[in-house]
Amino acid sequence: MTTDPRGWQRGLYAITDGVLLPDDHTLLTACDAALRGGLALLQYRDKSGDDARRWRQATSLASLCQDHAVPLIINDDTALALRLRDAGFAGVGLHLGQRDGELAEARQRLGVEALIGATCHARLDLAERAKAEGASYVAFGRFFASRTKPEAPPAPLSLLTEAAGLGLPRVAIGGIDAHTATAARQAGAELLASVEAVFGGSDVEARVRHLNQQLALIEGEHDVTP
Ligand SMILES: Cc1ncc(COP(=O)(O)OP(=O)(O)O)c(N)n1
Ligand SMILES: Cc1nc(C(=O)O)sc1CCOP(=O)(O)O
Ligand SMILES: [Mg+2]
Repeated sequence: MTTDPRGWQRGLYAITDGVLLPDDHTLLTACDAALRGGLALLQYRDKSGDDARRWRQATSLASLCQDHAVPLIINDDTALALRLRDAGFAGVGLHLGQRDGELAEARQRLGVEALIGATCHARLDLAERAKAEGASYVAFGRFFASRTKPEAPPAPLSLLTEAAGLGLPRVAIGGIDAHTATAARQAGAELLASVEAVFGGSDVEARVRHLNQQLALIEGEHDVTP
C-alpha cells in the first residue's frame, strides 16, 4: 500500500496487459503483488474484445483494488466502468484515448467523483480540452521506447514541464522504468505509468518496490513502506 498522503495523485500507475498477463490467475496474482508493492493507480487494459472475460476480470480486479483502497481505472470502456459502479464497486474510474468516446459524456454518466483520465499524446491543446471536459488527470507520451506499444507517437519530456500550468496531475507513459522514471519525474510528471516495468517479469512486488524506491530517491523522501 502506498503511504503517500496525496493518494492517487502521485506515484506509480500500473497498467495491465493481455500478452504479459494472459489468463485470470496470472492477472490477479500479478495485480495483487503490484498492489502489495504500492500503487497509486491500477488500470485494466484489455484488448481481447471478449465481453465475458472482461467482466469477469474487471470484477475480480475491482474487488482486489477495493481491498487495497486503490482506484481501478478501466481503459477505453465507459459502459464497463458504469456497470462496475452500478454493481456496487467503489473507486472505479475510466481512461479514454482520443478515439474512445466523449470525455464530457463519460463525466456526465459517471458523476463528479469518478476519476477520468485522458490520453493527450504530445499536445497541450488536447490536455486543455480534456480539462475543460472534466478530466481528473492528463496523460502524455510516449516518452521512451516501448515494447508494449511501439507505434505510440513520441513526445518530448519538456511537454511535462509546459503542462504544469494546467493544474491537473500529469501522467508520463511509454517506456517508463526504474531508469527513465527519474527524467519523467524531474520533468514534472506526478504519475508514472508503466506496463512492462511492472508486469514484464517475475516477482512483481519486488519490481514495484524497486520502482517506488527510485521515485522516493528522486524526491529525497524516505521509503516508509514496511
Ligand atoms: C495512463 C494512460 N495513458 C495513455 C494511455 C493510452 O490510451 P489510448 O491512446 O487510448 O491507447 P490504448 O491504451 O487504448 O491502446 C493509457 N491507456 N493509459
Ligand atoms: C498503452 C500505452 N499508451 C502509450 C501512449 O503513448 O499513449 S505508451 C503505452 C504502452 C506503455 O507500456 P510500457 O510501459 O511497457 O512502455
Ligand atoms: Mg484507448
